[in-house]
Amino acid sequence: MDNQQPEGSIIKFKNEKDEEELIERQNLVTVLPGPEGECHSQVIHVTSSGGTSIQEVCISKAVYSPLPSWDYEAHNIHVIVSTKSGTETAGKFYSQALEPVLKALFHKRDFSTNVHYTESANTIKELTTEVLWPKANNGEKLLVILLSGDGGVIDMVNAMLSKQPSVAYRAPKVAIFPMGTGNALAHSIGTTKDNTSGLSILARGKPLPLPIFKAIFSPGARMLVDEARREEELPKDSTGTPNLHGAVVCSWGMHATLVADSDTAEYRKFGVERFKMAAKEALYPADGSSPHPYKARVSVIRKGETEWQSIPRDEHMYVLATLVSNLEKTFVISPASQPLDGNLRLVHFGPTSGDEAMRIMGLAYQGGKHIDEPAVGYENIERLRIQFNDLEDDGRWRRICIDGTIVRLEKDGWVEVAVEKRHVLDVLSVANEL
Ligand SMILES: Nc1ncnc2c1ncn2[C@@H]1O[C@H](COP(=O)(O)OP(=O)(O)OP(=O)(O)O)[C@@H](O)[C@H]1O
Repeated sequence: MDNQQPEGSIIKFKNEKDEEELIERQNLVTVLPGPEGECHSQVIHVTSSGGTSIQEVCISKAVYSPLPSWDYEAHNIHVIVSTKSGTETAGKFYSQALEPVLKALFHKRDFSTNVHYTESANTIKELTTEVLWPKANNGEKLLVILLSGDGGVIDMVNAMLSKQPSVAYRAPKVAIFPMGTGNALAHSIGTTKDNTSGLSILARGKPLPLPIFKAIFSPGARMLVDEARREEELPKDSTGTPNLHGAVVCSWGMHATLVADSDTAEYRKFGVERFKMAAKEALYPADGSSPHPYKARVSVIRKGETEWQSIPRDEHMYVLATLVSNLEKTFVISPASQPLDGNLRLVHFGPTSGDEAMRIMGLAYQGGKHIDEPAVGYENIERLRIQFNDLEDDGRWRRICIDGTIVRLEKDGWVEVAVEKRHVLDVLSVANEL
């Protein structure tokens, strides 16, 4: 039996009992050569339809040519299970779906001691600094299998960038499994295009550099932590400037407000719905007033230019710069963004009614149609600067979101964002699929 129908939506093969099996291509993880001396290959696939339930993994023996893979076998593997991401399903996903696939992919190896479960909000940063960084800096080939939302990736990026690399530094490859709430990165690199939640990308994806941006802040900027009950100083770069790195989004206005207001244990129970719930609260204030007009000077350097240009208004509702296309599976904030293309794009619009803001954002759920609205600005930029100039008295309106981390600026504070040239991680994606 041959297997030469890889593009079809159904894959047919004969199993070891010579019975015909049909599986949907959407459910295919990979096809591995059989163990030595075996003429049958192993067809690894999932049985459930994706969605919110955790897939069951099946391995069928078949006469079927193995599929190409990247050289994952040459890598030292670390699995990180972020236990509190999203609705806390990462542990179950690991044991039910990922572990059987890893056992098939790495059948000759015992990697059990390299499985790390997060115990606090600092686990990923500490693990990166203490375990992953020294290996990467020595040039070891590392594969990090990360079961988390965007936060886990950002923690790794910031921990890696906080050190000066040696010439031997080799970027770890990261396979992202979307276990968070928004999972913007995973959705934007194609992880959820099939039903395997990242298993097919682990086996057959292509490692490409993860584009990142650097946000630098005025000296009084403080990170809000512990559900905004405390504030903390930001890390400082070699010039003493407070800074954070991100791979997804820098926003101010309505988006930052709804991310900040919904980052509580209470809201997190609602999964991705928490963003819509918080958006309604921000857009329809309880006293019946209009949504807040956010006041600051916003300037950009457009792609290919060198001069700063101000957005011609000092009141805004939505100001969001992003490196990715999707903030959620169906929320296409930047339809022109291609997986890992490294372009920073700005989406912005001015103050408007709650109904109109809901209508515009609703269009983002229709494949990114909001960018066709005359009221919405959408541009490819090199740099973004937001400067408060004492225009906002209440700190609530001076909150900036960097990939989910909330930073509150002082009254005359500012933030400036630009693409970072350094490259610290490679991510496996469907871009230029093998
Ligand atoms: N065991 C733990 N105890 C306390 N905090 C944890 C623990 N495990 C993970 N966390 C924290 O939970 C948060 C989960 O963030 P993550 O981005 O992975 O998921 P999310 O916020 O639900 O998704 P997204 O960012 O994609 O919307 C992080 O701040 C992480 O540090």
